[in-house]
Amino acid sequence: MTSSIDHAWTLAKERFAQLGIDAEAAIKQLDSLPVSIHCWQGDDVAGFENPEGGLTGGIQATGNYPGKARNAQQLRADLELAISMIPGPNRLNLHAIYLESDNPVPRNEIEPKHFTGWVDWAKKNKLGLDFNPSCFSHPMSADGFTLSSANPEIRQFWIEHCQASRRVSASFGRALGTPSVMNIWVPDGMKDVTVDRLAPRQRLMSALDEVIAEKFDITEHIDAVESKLFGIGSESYTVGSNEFYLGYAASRGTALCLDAGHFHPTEVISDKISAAMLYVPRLLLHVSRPVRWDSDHVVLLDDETQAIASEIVRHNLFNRVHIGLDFFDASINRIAAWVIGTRNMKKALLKALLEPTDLLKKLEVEGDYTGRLALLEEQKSLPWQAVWDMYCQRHDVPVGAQWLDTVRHYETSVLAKR
Ligand SMILES: C[C@H](O)[C@H](O)[C@@H](O)C(=O)CO
Ligand SMILES: [Mn+2]
Repeated sequence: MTSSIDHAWTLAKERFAQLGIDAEAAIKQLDSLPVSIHCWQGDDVAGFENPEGGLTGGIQATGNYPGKARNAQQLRADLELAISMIPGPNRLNLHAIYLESDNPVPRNEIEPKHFTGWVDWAKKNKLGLDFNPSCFSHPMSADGFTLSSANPEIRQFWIEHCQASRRVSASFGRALGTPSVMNIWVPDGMKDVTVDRLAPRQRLMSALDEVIAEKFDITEHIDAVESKLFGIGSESYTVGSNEFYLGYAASRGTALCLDAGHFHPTEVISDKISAAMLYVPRLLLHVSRPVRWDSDHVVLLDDETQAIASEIVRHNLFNRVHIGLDFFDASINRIAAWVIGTRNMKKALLKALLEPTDLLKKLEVEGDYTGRLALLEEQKSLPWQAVWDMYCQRHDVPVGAQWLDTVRHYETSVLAKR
């Protein structure tokens, strides 16, 4: 018997075919686009190094929803549940503070052996791993500076942490056969009017050069650098600004990380993709949702998420853009947060793949902006959701909001007992 999902899919396929769009090909392409799910939504960026220590570096996870993961086993179990409700390929993005060790490990001495639990788990769950040095929530970052610190001891400590992190990252790539994208974000900045804005940037530049000096094969490890506009406590000056890192990535050939929450409220990263791609080899995206500031709300299927996905698809940037997520909301069920945000990112990619881009470009070139606007608006109500449902069905993950029942059951049977 044909189910309503099969029936809707057949009709949707026909409808898209009338516009010259191959819905089957769109699904196939979506299957080649992994989304890197960030581990830190699961425990409010606490990590396992010093979970009771405060979150510093100008970022905040607000909310007090019960049941957060307290150790690697819990975090992995939560992630497994989330991933079972997200269709298609995924990766896991780890921060260095999620290491596993019986004894305290100084951050500048982390090694691949501290992450074998994650690598084994990633293998079992067919996930690639990405990585991040953690240059925050540590006594050596207490005065607000890390790689750009004027104190040579502090600077050296963070250089060594980032160097050690690259070795961990490359070990992930080797073990899993897919390059680990390692993103460097440092919180360095000043709360108030800053007199010497140059010297910290000079120090950051040469520290980063030391960090990336060791060569790794691109099949194992990719460096990325992430800019920011401001943080809590560094409102007036951020050493690693957009201009700083755009120049750094372009001149050193690293990837540039664009975080949707790291710009002025009226700026959007969707508009930066095509510009930055002319100068840098690769982009890493931290898809997030800033609400008035870098609040890291869960990603919605909103205009900006759609615009980001459309930029990747319209310019065929599949091999040069790495899609990662970066939100941490502690006010709602954390597993639901992963599921909602990741499914939305994938829905946006699917919608972009179902767009009659050639036709739209033709209208644009011909100056038919009326036709362009009319088609762009009409396509919003095309039956993409029937294609999404089929995609979920084929991946054996819940269609529609049924996944919420599973999350609620897990909440009462597992999370409530933590
Ligand atoms: C955990 C942080 O969100 C992350 O490392 C960084 O990407 C960031 O966006 C800081 O604002
Ligand atoms: Mn980010």
